[in-house]
Amino acid sequence: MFDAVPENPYPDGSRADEAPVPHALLAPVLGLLGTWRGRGRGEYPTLAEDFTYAQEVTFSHDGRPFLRYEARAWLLGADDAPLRPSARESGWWRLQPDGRVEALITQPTGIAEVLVGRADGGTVDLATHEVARTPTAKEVDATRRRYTLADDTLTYVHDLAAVGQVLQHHLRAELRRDKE
Ligand code: HEM
Repeated sequence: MFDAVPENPYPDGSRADEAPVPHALLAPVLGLLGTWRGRGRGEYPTLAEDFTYAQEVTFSHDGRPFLRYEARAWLLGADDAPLRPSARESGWWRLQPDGRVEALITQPTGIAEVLVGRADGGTVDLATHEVARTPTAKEVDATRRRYTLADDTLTYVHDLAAVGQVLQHHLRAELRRDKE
């Protein structure tokens, strides 16, 4: 007989002032907790045109010293109307006692990134440590992601080294925290 288990007693939290109590090592990234939405622009030398996108990003935690990270983007047309789903990724940001961050991020395009960097004073700067690719994934060699939190706006720039190109600008976006 199947012995049913009640609902998970350890749900994620996405607010610093609610349960679960955030782990002390999350201090440099507490401002990121929650769901963020906004618009960005992207480009790459191999692409015929620049593009505009909207994105929703969520950071949450379960009381341990790592963030759960999830991001979904969709392309926008000239009139701001949604065109199609675009990049999505999810992963874990592991906070270390000295402010170092180790991140693991996977994408449905067959890319798994391990990044290392630092979090302090409202900024997080992550750069590729290793990239693993499924056999059919595009050739992605490295990324660098810099997040800045100021005046309730989360801004990030994302550089990409892929398909034979050196590390250079791919994305920039500004996100605002979801009000509820
Ligand atoms: C907000 C997140 C992102 C958005 C909106 C975005 C958008 C795009 C778009 C619109 C293209 C053109 C091809 C297409 O129409 O799908 C593209 C190409 C590409 N993107 Fe991104 N991207 C994002 C994040 C990423 C990330 C995280 C990576 C790698 C880790 C990445 C790597 C690439 C690569 C390798 C190409 C193909 C370039 C080529 O083959 O010429 N992108 N991206």
